[in-house]
Amino acid sequence: MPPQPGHLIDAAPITTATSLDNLSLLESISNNLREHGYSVHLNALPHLLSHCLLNQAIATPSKEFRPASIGRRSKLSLQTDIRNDQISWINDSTVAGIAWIAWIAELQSYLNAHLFLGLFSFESHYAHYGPGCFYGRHQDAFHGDANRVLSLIVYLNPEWQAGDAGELVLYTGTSPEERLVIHPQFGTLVMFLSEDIEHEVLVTNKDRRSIAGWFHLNQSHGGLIDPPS
Ligand SMILES: O=C(O)CCC(=O)C(=O)O
Ligand SMILES: [Fe+2]
Repeated sequence: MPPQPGHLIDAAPITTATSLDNLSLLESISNNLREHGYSVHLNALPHLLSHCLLNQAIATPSKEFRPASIGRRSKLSLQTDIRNDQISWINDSTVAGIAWIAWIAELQSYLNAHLFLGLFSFESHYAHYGPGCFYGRHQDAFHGDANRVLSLIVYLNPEWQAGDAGELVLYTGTSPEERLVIHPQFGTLVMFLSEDIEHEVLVTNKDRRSIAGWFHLNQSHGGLIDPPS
């Protein structure tokens, strides 16, 4: 049964970042993560970069998109009752990919210098949720797993309307009422601690494009080199 919209409450700090320069944006993300464990900024990405990524997401042939699975490594499985989006991993083989990875590197080094999270590597994919698609309530990492530390999502949907649905819901507290509803609007950046914040993507009525990514710790040990995807 796909998640239903229900009664949603807008709450908590969301920053409209148009007036922030890049350094102020990094500072604001870092402070939000330290104080709340999550951070949401509208218009966070440089406009040119968002456009470049959207064009690349659209230009990527559909055969390079795969149904998304859940779980990790040998435990990966397709479960379309939990999620039914399509994904394509991002690498440095395109100009958009190179620009994206460079932007992320700056973010990573700022957060490592200010939050001491020990972020070591990053992986990300384009995601496409067609009409009717969703991703049920989940966590991106589990306590003790210590693989994914920080989750990041950027939306690539110009002119998203409220009726288009497809909101991201972050469960920010212990009660179900404590939740933050985020419209997948072009340029919005969402980050949260992967082990701490449960979240879900409500059924979308329209094609919904985004990038989802995760910072990892260095998990190399016993001759096994990190990061495997
Ligand atoms: O697209 C979103 O809003 C969230 C996606 C997500 O939770 C995930 O890919 O793990
Ligand atoms: Fe997630």
